[in-house]
Amino acid sequence: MASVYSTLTYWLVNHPNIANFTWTEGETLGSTVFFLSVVVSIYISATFILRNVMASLPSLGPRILKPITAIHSLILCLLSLIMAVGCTLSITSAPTTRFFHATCFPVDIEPKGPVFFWAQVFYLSKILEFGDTLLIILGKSFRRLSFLHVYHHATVLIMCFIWLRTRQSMFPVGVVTNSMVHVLMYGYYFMCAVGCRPRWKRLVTDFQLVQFVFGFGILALMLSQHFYGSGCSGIWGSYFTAAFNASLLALFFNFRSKNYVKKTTEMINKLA
Ligand SMILES: CC(C)(COP(=O)(O)OP(=O)(O)OC[C@H]1O[C@@H](n2cnc3c(N)ncnc32)[C@H](O)[C@@H]1OP(=O)(O)O)[C@@H](O)C(=O)NCCC(=O)NCCSC(=O)CC(=O)O
Repeated sequence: MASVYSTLTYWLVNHPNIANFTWTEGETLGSTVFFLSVVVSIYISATFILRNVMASLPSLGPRILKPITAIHSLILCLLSLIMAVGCTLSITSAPTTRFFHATCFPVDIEPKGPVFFWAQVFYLSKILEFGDTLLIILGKSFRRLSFLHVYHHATVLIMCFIWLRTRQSMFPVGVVTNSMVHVLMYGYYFMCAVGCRPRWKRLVTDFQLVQFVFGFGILALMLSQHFYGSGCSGIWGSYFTAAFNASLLALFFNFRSKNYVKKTTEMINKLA
């Protein structure tokens, strides 16, 4: 057990590429406002154009689409697991780190080291998640190309960029919780793609909702340290995250009530 822990800690925290990582604006991959604007603009316009083009074309058959979808989901499921473990170990194994440090960086923190490395991987993984939208469009599953989906995929990238740029204090907890939820979510998508649809879809949605509520708990903890302590880094980044969290909470409540609560009520009414 101890050797598994030390091996993981070496490869996910202490490896020189991770331990010596520095996020430098203009040098690190994807670290400019220009890059972010181009990527988000391409995502939104390509989604809009491809959706209209595909409306008049036949969908890609399931024999081609399902294996690609399965591989894409499996990659994101495994990557999410690695990010969750890597970021957790980075938080817990740092000599100066306590839980409170993971929710409140000192105001003069340098964007260096393992926690920033995992935030960068998390940021880039959100570009890989754009593949979800492409798969939905190619399969002409337009019902699933909802406002929630496109808004989430575009805005989450902006949020991750702001996390790195402002050294937002709550991001370590954000990386861990969202990656854990995405292990479950991409596990669910993977199983759907290989033809064994799990019965625990609702659990995935509930965990997504719990992560947003939990985010507000962490925000309260951070704000108390910010206003009654010596201050926390990236307060404006935290406000952006809180606003995004609130919008997702509302959209997911709506999704939940449409997909589960109404269906359950309809079933009860049919049985009565
Ligand atoms: C249970 C959910 C995760 C998914 O709900 P859905 O209604 O979209 O699920 P569903 O049952 O229709 O999905 C199964 C279908 O998705 C296909 N599928 C498989 N892998 C996929 C992938 N990587 N991206 C998109 N679709 C994929 C399967 O082949 C299957 O198709 P077929 O049916 O043809 O067999 C839900 O909680 C949810 O998040 N809904 C919002 C929609 C969304 O876009 N969510 C993801 C981004 S938001 C997010 O990620 C928030 C967060 O950060 O936590």
